[in-house]
Amino acid sequence: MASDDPTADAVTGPGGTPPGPPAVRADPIFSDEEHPADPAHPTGTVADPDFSGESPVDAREVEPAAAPVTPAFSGEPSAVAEPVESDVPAGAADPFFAEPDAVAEPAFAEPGAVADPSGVDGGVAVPATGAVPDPADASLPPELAEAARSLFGDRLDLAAAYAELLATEGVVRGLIGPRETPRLWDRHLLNCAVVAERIPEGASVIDVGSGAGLPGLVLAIARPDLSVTLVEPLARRVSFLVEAIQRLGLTKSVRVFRGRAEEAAAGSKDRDPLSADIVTARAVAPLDRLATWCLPLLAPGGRLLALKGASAAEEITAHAEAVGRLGGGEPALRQCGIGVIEPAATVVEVVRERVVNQRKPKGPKRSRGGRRRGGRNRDR
Ligand SMILES: C[S@@+](CC[C@H](N)C(=O)[O-])C[C@H]1O[C@@H](n2cnc3c(N)ncnc32)[C@H](O)[C@@H]1O
Repeated sequence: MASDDPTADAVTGPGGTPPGPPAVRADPIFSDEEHPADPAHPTGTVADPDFSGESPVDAREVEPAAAPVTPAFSGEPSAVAEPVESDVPAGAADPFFAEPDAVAEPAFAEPGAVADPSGVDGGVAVPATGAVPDPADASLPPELAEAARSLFGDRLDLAAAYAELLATEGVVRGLIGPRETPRLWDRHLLNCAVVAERIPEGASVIDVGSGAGLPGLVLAIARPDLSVTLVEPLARRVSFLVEAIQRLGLTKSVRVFRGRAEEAAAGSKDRDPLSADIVTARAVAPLDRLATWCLPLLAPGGRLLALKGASAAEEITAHAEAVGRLGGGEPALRQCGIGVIEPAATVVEVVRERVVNQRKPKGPKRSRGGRRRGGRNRDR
């Protein structure tokens, strides 16, 4: 296992670790006590020891579970393309790219307003607690102000506007747990922003499984030089992302691909496969599954940056071989934000060294009559 030396080959860029601000205390991210249901998990349950519990957000997971990994390297639609939800965001011109400009009016309610208590996906609803979110919950704690300033610079106001969206619409729409709002800055914004130090100037970035925009939107805020594509299959989250991008004025540097990473990498007859210099992912899947999904999205030599919790070293031990088989180099443990946040964020970094053609998984065997062997109940 590679050891981490964050200074050895740190990538330069405007988001690089700024010199010398005193470290500030941030709660450990991805604490093991929180395992909300996660659609990334094939069973839809949270009792997956492999998944390492990295799901700090998403208070009210009501969507069906996503299907298991289906590498989609043919041009045909993935077998799992029934993602999760069937609608596309209102006004989206393209079934894949949910262009912010295509949303005529931002649908966000004004802060504090609760327009529709129906809880319908994508609509404005009261949070599960019934509490009306208070934008003040998103205020930057004074003890984190210096770190936030050093990470966001003159875009700190934009970061604050995003924090407010998370604390209001994010909570109302069930994307952020109400308990998360007091720790939005340390656990989410700052922890994600420090990853910018691993991203070179002007890079293209694909954030797989963005959820409410973490870390992709945070990186786009901290680093206006980046071109960011947020990949997210769930319609409710896509709607939030599209509206947030528009509200924050990030339409030139950020776009949303509605679909799974496998679909993004596969392309189709109407769309080239997506590819980027850097792929990020936080709280999406264990390392072997992430490598299956994310390495195909990287140009050769590009890097996967997977934000991980305390399980990072174990995941490397468990999955390094699988990562190698998929064309990845030796996974390296990186600490980001040393001297800026405390504790630093843990990132597993994998270079795409070789292009490996992943085989499409075989479908169920069929008899000559076209019926599946083993009867109908087999798949249930
Ligand atoms: C626990 S959430 C994490 C969201 C966000 N990254 C964060 O840290 O708050 C996992 C996200 O991954 C998405 N996801 C699951 N499988 C995916 C796949 N194959 N491709 C892209 N996104 C996926 C889910 O829809 C969900 O939004």
